[in-house]
Amino acid sequence: MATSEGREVVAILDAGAQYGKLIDRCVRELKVETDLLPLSVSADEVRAGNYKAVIISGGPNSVYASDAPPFDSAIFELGLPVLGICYGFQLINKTFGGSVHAKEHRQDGQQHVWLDTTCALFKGLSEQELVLLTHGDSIDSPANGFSIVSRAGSIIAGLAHPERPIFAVQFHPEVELSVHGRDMFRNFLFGVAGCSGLYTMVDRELGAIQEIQDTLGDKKALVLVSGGVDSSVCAALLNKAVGHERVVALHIDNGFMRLDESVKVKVSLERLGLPLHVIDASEDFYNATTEIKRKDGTTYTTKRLKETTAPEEKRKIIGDTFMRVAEKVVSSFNLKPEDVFLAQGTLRPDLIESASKLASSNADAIKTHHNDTELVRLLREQGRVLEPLKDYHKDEVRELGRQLGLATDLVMRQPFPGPGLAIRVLCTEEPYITDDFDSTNMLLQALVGQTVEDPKIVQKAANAISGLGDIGAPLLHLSGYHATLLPIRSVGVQGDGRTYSYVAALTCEADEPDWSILFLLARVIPRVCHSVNRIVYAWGAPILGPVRQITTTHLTPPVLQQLKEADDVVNRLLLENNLIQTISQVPVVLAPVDPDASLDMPSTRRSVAIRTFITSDFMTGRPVVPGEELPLAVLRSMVSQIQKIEGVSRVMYDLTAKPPGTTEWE
Ligand SMILES: Nc1ncnc2c1ncn2[C@@H]1O[C@H](COP(=O)(O)OP(=O)(O)OP(=O)(O)O)[C@@H](O)[C@H]1O
Repeated sequence: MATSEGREVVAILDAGAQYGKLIDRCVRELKVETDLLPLSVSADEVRAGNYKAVIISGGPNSVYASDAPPFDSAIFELGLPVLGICYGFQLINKTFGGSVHAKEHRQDGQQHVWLDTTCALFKGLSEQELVLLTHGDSIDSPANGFSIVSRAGSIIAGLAHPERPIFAVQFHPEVELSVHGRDMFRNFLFGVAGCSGLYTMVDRELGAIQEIQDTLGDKKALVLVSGGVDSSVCAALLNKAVGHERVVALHIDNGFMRLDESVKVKVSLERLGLPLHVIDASEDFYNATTEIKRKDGTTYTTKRLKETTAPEEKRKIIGDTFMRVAEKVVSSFNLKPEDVFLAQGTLRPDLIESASKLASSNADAIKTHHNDTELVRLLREQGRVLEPLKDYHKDEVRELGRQLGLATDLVMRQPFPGPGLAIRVLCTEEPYITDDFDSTNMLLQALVGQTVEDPKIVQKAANAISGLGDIGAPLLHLSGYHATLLPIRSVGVQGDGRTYSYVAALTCEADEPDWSILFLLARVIPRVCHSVNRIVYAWGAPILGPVRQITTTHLTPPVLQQLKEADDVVNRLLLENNLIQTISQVPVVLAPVDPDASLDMPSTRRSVAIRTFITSDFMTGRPVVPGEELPLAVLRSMVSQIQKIEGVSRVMYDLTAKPPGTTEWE
């Protein structure tokens, strides 16, 4: 544990909550440094750390469980300001003699709470504030000497000690759903703990540069730059720290980058004086094959990537080819292992995830899947890995990147999968049509109020809608909507696994659909049509279906070009309208289907799906409702620009939550 001599550091004791990372980010955004420590840390260690305050996070356990994590209550006797959140709230209450009981039903959701605005924690806030409450335990009686400073209905939601700087809240001020949570942290850090916000980006940059210089001594740094934010910022920082003569920056263009991405990253780094070696390996990738092991232990050689359609084979070929190409490129630089350090853009959340026990340096496991060449392996084995961004969250890396002078569209780029656009082209040679294609198609039609002959199917649809209760009412007399199954499949989540199932398309006779109806249908359809896991809205005239043919699609340069252009339209508009951070991710997907093709003429056109996704944990999430986080005018502009791209049939909007759909389509 670092001592905080001359620094201003708050200790966050991690009780295991998935929101722990967010507390860390909130405090750091207020320019106060943090150390993440295990809940079991001793009072002596906390004293030695010279912290300004202690925050105890939420956690999945009950403080009364026999396996509740150990905690040294002498921490409360150090005289430090303490803020307990959720589990921390109950821990404080229990330690000081209050009682907690398990409630029959969990309480999860955003709700209004009453706040005592004379309490230092809530200074400047309103008496009623919207916060996120998630908990199964609840406090019956407050701890001795503590005052109740917040309530959620009849539930005690906040406690404070009148004389000692100890505060506890049941809700989660660290999440965005707690609208003024940030102000509570500000009150705690600056008003109660006396912090002054010394942890500025400029100071941090100087600290990181010093660390790079100390670690490297007179050695060189090798950095593989993907075109993403992290490795680009890492390269720019190294360049500033030790100069371009001592940084070897390599980028491999695999053919699946975004439009002009490789050129943009090269130009942006070169503007800072760092030459980026760009290796165009796209032909190697398109033509690559690999060996795949079957379950029975035998192996087979795949077709070439540009002839392959199976998603797993595509991924494997790309991963293996990357290693082969990287090996060749790295060795062509003749770097002596003893003269080099490997630099990578590992971030703080990566570290917290891999070692939430102690956010020490253990990120190797995370990045090993990529850039696994002999030299890289050797450097890792010898511990010659430099991770200058290990103290940064994503937003902070973006800020640092801007400060270092990287181009805005580069530092604002959204997360992008390793195999790039290759997994956003659904490849196929034949339609996906199973035995239940026609019956599922009819059920879909019945759900949107179209006339269907089969009374059993009509009944099934009616039952599903009535199962929604009151919220299903708008679907009872629906008219003007159409639904059709598409003969393609995309990946979705089912139970603990992933499965490939149909995509269903909704269309509407009116120019502008009622988005609330579409989202309602997207909820009900996968519940009744078990072989559908993704629902899209398709702009344009109603698709009367059934659609039974696909457009043969492989990973070839013209196909990729189509997707690159569509992806570029979406990303450009997101950037121009400041939506990159509001919406977590927006994969743009090329679907091998032209719903308007006539049955006897094979089509060469494909559809483009816009998949918006909002999530804080990346495990579950929801699409954006147009008109809310994504203004309708921006969306219309995306659609009209994509429609102009050559070979594009329909533009579609993915309406599926996760589960049942995943973020990506394959
Ligand atoms: N095309 C590429 N050329 C060079 N290096 C690459 C390439 N793709 C990946 N890498 C290297 O592998 C690392 C891990 O790849 P991954 O796609 O998981 O990136 P990441 O963790 O999202 O980081 P970034 O934001 O830099 O892309 C990258 O940080 C980079 O060092």
